[in-house]
Amino acid sequence: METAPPPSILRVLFPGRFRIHGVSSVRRSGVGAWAPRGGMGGHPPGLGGTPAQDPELETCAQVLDFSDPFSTEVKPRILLMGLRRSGKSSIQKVVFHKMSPNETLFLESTNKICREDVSNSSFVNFQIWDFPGQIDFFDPTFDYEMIFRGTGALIFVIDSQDDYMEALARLHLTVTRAYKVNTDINFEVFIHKVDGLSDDHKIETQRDIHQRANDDLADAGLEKIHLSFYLTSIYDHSIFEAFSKVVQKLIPQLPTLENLLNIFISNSGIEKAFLFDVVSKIYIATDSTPVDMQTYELCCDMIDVVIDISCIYGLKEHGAGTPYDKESTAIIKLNNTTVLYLKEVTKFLALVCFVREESFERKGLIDYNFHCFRKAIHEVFEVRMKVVKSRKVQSRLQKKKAATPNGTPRVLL
Ligand SMILES: Nc1nc2c(ncn2[C@@H]2O[C@H](COP(=O)(O)OP(=O)(O)OP(=O)(O)O)[C@@H](O)[C@H]2O)c(=O)[nH]1
Repeated sequence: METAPPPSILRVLFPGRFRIHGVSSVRRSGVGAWAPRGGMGGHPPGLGGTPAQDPELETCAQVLDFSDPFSTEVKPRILLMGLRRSGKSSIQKVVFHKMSPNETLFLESTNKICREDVSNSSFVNFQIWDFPGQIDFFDPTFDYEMIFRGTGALIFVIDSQDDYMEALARLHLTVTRAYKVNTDINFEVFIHKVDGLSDDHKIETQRDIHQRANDDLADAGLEKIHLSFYLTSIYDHSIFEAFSKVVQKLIPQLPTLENLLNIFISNSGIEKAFLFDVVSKIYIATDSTPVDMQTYELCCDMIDVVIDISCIYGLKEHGAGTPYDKESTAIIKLNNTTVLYLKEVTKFLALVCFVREESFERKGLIDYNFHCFRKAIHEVFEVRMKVVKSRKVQSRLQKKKAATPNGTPRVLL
């Protein structure tokens, strides 16, 4: 039955599965929640990614395993550091475990280093190490050289609602130590919990922290260290946006992906396109036009809606199948003559586009270009898999070489 669309979101169409006309409102999710929303949703069946439901990982992912020198060779490492109660574990749980922000109030303090693999997709593939608040760099059992050597990004979390002088001193110590060991680390500073600050206060705090942190580095003769700053909160999408930017720096194929997106949008009359990791709602690439927060939020909401509805109506009998597959596609028409268009790219990736209504009339062209784009992404992915495989073979060969003839492994230096 066709009904007149309400003014806000006009219609949501899921052509491959079913049609819904006259969706009057889109329930806003608890940030990061899968369907059924609210609370710790976990992943829908069939969607892998972060092992949210693994009881071992729920308490503390994995205590450090220093004996596996190859485990981190392929996956870049992201470290979460900062003072106690700054919000490190909350960030990890909200972004990668779909924990609702309110539930983080009950998180217990982390007292040992927790390591966790995030392997949501072909591109989003890394390890997160959550550190306890106070690390003693002088503790002989803390092998910081080994830790920093394999690190891709160091996220230092500062509680903006607290006095941040101590945090800045810690930031300086951490960054200088890490830089000595590995000059390639990306240093990312999350000025966190900004939901409690007014807009003016946010800007003032960021300016102050930026200034002081860089002054400290300059005083130590280390002005070449680049710190990136982000204003974050788990109560809105800012934490996902910040994490997206951190993760993007670790994706070697980023320029290729951006290039493909640029070609795709310019040939299809599309305003903006994001390549999303559906599980975490991190966007792993976008075209080169600027990103505005509202656009990003709308994309996140769209993914939530698609997965929610798919979970409810898209599964086969007895819950068989997956809520996100090759047929997953959705169109949402907004009341400002913009159309949101979502299409499956890989098992874990979705393309979300902003198109003007008049451009969307040439949907056939968009779909044809999308087909070419998707093919190209799969090719990039295949090349990546080949590289990963050959690295693994090399690692195994190295391991074998290091073993004595009777098979007893020697210590690898
Ligand atoms: N207002 C607000 N509170 C937050 C935010 N992120 C985390 N929190 C709260 O901060 C408190 C501490 O969070 P945790 O994640 O346990 O902090 P942590 O840095 O892991 O703490 P340790 O494990 O002791 O090092 C919790 O009560 C969270 O609910 C945020 O963005 N805004």
